[in-house]
Amino acid sequence: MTRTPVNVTVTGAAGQIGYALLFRIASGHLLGADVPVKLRLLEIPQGLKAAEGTAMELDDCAFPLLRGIEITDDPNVAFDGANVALLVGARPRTKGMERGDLLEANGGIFKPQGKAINDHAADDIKVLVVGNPANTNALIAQAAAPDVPAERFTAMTRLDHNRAISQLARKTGVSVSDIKRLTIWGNHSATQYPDIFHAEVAGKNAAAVVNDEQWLADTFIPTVAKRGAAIIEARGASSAASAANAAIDHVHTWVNGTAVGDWTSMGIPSDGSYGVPEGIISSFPVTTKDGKYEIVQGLEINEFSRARIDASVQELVEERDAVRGLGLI
Ligand SMILES: NC(=O)C1=CN([C@@H]2O[C@H](COP(=O)(O)OP(=O)(O)OC[C@H]3O[C@@H](n4cnc5c(N)ncnc54)[C@H](O)[C@@H]3O)[C@@H](O)[C@H]2O)C=CC1
Ligand SMILES: O=C([O-])CC(=O)C(=O)O
Repeated sequence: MTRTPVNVTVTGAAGQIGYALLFRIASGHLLGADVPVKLRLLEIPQGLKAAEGTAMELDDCAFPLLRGIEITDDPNVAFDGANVALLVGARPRTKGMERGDLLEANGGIFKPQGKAINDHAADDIKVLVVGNPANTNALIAQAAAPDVPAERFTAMTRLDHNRAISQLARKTGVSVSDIKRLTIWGNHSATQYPDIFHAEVAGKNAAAVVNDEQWLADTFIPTVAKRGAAIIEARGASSAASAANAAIDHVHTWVNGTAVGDWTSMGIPSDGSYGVPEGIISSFPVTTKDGKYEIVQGLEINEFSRARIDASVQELVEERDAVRGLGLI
């Protein structure tokens, strides 16, 4: 049986995450080893030539699942018929730039892209925003796409989730596959809260196994939350391969489902669960099935967690209010 190819749009395709991401999409890691894909690469005019170079390399891999590559600087073309959109390209913070300037510059990118998705994407479009500030960029894009169900706009906290799993596995001496039910709450920023109180280490409660609140507060949480900055310091460039890997994981899990007894973390529009104001794009524990996700309900939130969730959510509320003040949503 021949399957219709899935149209996957990647913005910022010529950037460093793009370079790590495209080959894995084309080789079947995003959607599955039996799902053909067509790639649409969106870049700004200055990035088109480099994107063409990457497309030449994709050709040279002779990936059996890759059924076409189109390169454009026009969002209306890039999102036409898109089933999956990975919004990676963003305006980085440069020296002297205030947060408001950063949000405004990114509004200039994510608002038109949201509108183009609204007007041209396929009915089943799924959007992952990677470009920072990812949660609020996702909110801007979502607000510009009133005809697309809001829940199709998500922001990436899977890299934080994976980082936290790795740190916890190392601390407890187990393999990463023995860690389950970890949660990242809030914003993809230094205020995020990696929560191990409901997590499991080889079937046992992780907080009980660790039994060290000082390690949690002074080592684990800051290590995970500041890992991006530590990578920039060490590598001289921000996380790229691990970010691309997390983007693959996020979409693969969304489309193909979480394992029984486990969950993942995704930045999604809040429905008001756990006291997170409705509408802001915040990270939650979610299960996925048949291409849909649901927030894990009924978790008891202790005082330690409550304060940290609230702090990160407060930052998201401030970012939302700032972009509202700028007329971006
Ligand atoms: N959510 C997360 O966990 C993570 C997010 N990031 C963020 O991902 C973003 C991309 O990172 P890199 O690939 O390392 O950056 P990069 O600077 O190497 O590449 C960004 C690319 O986006 C392009 N671009 C800029 N504006 C665009 C537009 N309007 N349309 C299409 N393309 C556009 C640029 O030309 C450039 O090629 C950054 O915002 C970074 O902060 C990075 C790591 C983790
Ligand atoms: O700050 C950045 O660009 C990198 C980032 O988000 C991360 O590594 O988590």
